[in-house]
Amino acid sequence: MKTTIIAKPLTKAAFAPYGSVIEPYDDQEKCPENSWDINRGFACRHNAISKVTHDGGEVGFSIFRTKRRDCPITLSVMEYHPFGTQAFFSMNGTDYIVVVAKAGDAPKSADDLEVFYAHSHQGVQYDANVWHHPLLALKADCDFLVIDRINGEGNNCHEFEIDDWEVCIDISAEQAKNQA
Ligand SMILES: NC(=O)N[C@@H](O)C(=O)O
Ligand code: NI
Repeated sequence: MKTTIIAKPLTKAAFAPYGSVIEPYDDQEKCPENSWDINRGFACRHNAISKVTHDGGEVGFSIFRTKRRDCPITLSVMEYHPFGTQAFFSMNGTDYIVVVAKAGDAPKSADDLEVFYAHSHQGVQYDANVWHHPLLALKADCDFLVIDRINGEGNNCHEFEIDDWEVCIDISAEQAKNQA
């Protein structure tokens, strides 16, 4: 039975159970402890939007040269990384889709998934152990800057196949915002 999931706006509050959204502090969050002028006033540092965690190994920058996904997007696998966070940033202006499920037991059905629409200026960081689908870049092949644990011991990528789940992702509402 096909399940349609409507992609939600990616906000820090909505994504908090899964990790963090990497974008500047908004007016409510912006306060002297969080952000201050630097570079003789030519920049404002929005400090510590998120933090990287890793168990063993090191933290490194990688680039995922990613092929676009054509709609309708079909989901194939969910995965999690037990030994650290994983952050993604679109390097050339491509929006992307984030599919997540709470850390813990593998998702049992599409009802356990949440789908967010990430505009190209938004980065995401998954907390360790959070289930997520591999990158889903929209409209164009895209390079993503990835910050995560590298050169560590143990298997840091556990997968769970969902290629037979008939999930349809509806991104129309969020894409309409790009046209507005
Ligand atoms: N497997 C791998 O390195 N990529 C995934 O972790 C992903 O989240 O894209
Ligand atoms: Ni991952």
